[in-house]
Amino acid sequence: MAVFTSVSLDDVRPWIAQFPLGEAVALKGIASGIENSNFFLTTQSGDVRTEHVLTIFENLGFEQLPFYLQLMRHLAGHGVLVPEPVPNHDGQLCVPLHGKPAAIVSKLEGSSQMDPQPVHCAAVGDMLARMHLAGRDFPLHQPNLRGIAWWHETAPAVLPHLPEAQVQLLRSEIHFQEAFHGSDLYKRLQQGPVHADLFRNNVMFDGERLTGFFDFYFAGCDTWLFDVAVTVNDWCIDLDTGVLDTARVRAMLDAYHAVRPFTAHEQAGWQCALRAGALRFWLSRLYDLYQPRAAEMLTPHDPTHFERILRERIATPAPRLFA
Ligand SMILES: Nc1ncnc2c1ncn2[C@@H]1O[C@H](COP(=O)(O)OP(=O)(O)OP(=O)(O)O)[C@@H](O)[C@H]1O
Ligand SMILES: N[C@@H](CCO)C(=O)O
Repeated sequence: MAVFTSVSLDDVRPWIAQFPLGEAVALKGIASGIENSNFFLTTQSGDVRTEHVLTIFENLGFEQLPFYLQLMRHLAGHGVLVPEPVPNHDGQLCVPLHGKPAAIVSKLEGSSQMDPQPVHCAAVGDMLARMHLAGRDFPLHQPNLRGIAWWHETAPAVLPHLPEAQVQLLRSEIHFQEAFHGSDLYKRLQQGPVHADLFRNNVMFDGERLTGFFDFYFAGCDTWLFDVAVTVNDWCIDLDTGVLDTARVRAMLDAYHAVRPFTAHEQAGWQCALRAGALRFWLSRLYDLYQPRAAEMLTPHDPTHFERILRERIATPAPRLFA
């Protein structure tokens, strides 16, 4: 379950008065997710009923949320399909509820596509490129908080738990990424706001129609290529082996390239980015496994999945980004 903070309809009725949404008429906790407390919230204004998602942030503070919520607002305003935060009468996107930061965003139709086909991967690649382009004039800046600085400071916390073969891999891969991130090539890669966690469970589809990207709470500024790598490493693989599936990779990359053409520098950095995307989630999953949150920790995600993907990306030449 993922309702860490209990909220009743009676709690929400007076609270909702600060939003231009009318009356709260239904509230239902959402079972999935492991970071925040999420609820489907139905409001009624006159005869019109509207569905929203109410999120209470369990681990993010008021000072951190403007970047994420303003980014979603900016992207929605530029035609990217993402949940749109609803401002209250004072223009605030994030306000306290039971002492914790809370926000209301529009509800996306559909459900996650956990068995994606090339048609779904093409839709994700297309929207991802649109999102990168739309983020170019977003005025706020925050680094990717799960980027290389975090890898560097987090590795010592997990290394003592690992057998020698994994110690070697983690150390050598961080070393490899430090060299890549310090290279002239890296400086030539285009950067901007990225989602940085665009897994299958963070995209909604209604059949083959993509209805939106959500869960922007790992977003930050990084290379666009890193975002593509994270996305390909989840959407375009055989889940048992981590091996890339050519049809899904081509569908995603070709659709992205048609909207925002990849550069020759990005082609040169592509394998490094795929390795970075695998390292990021191997490390965060190891960290979650060995340093669990004190409170309602759910079953952590399996780190070996991303260790397998990382070894595969090191061993196998990357597919071309474009012909
Ligand atoms: N804007 C939205 N529209 C429709 N459904 C949503 C929306 N936001 C969240 N949901 C639903 O709530 C569920 C949990 O949301 P989310 O994945 O953001 O949880 P979390 O705990 O914040 O994150 P994590 O994915 O890290 O566990 C989603 O799987 C989805 O079903
Ligand atoms: N997508 C992450 C979870 C955090 O959203 C993972 O699979 O490890």
